[in-house]
Amino acid sequence: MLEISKLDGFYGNSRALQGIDLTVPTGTFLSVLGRNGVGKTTLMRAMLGLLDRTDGAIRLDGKDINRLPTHERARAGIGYVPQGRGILPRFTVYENLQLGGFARTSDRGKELEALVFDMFPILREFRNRAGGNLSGGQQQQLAIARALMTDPRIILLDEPAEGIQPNIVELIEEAILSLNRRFGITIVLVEQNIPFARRASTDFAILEKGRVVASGPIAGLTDDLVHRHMAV
Ligand SMILES: Nc1ncnc2c1ncn2[C@@H]1O[C@H](COP(=O)(O)OP(=O)(O)OP(=O)(O)O)[C@@H](O)[C@H]1O
Repeated sequence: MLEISKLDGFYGNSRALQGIDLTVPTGTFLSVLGRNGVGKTTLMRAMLGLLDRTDGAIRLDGKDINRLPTHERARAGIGYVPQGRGILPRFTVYENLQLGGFARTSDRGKELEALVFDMFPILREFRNRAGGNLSGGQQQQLAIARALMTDPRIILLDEPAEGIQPNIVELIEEAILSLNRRFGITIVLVEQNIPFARRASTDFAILEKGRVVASGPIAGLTDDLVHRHMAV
């Protein structure tokens, strides 16, 4: 269970997150929605300890992790697939995967390696290629696989379909779904694609100006809410 309470997040003096409260039970698939600039990426970065300053609490299975440095949050079980993917371009596919392994506390390395190659066969085929030579869709598969190599309990994904060819988007979406449904990994997804959010999620949260303005089970994500908070 991930519990965020009264979370404020700052860039310098600017309060980009304002009193966020969110409860994410284990196994939940939460889609975080909202227009550009409302704080979705900032919320992910706050959970990972990548902001200048945060106030409030972030509890993972009862333990407040909000004072832990980022690498310890990774070791506590939080995986991250950042916007833009964050692949190291000069490292091979295999080396990028191994980077995920540094944050792993379990001894499931070989098992996870087999799993990610099974899930994304292209990564096995291109294991010795430089990450920078992969297409956007292949890099996104690598970013998800790298997060999985940490053996996480939760994976945070920031707009994983952004800038990806439509035929690959479906593969990525199915992979994210299977992380949740097949492996029971809790998912927090920043997403613009409402049909996918509706199909995949158990829960949603809509942000506006750094606050949660609507949240709950996905069945409550009405067209009216979508129009009010997501239309341009
Ligand atoms: N590095 C930064 N320094 C200062 N302000 C920032 C920084 N990054 C984001 N902001 C501001 O924080 C607010 C929230 O931005 P954030 O990127 O979290 O929004 P978002 O909902 O993820 O949008 P997008 O969909 O465009 O990624 C915006 O007002 C933005 O201008």
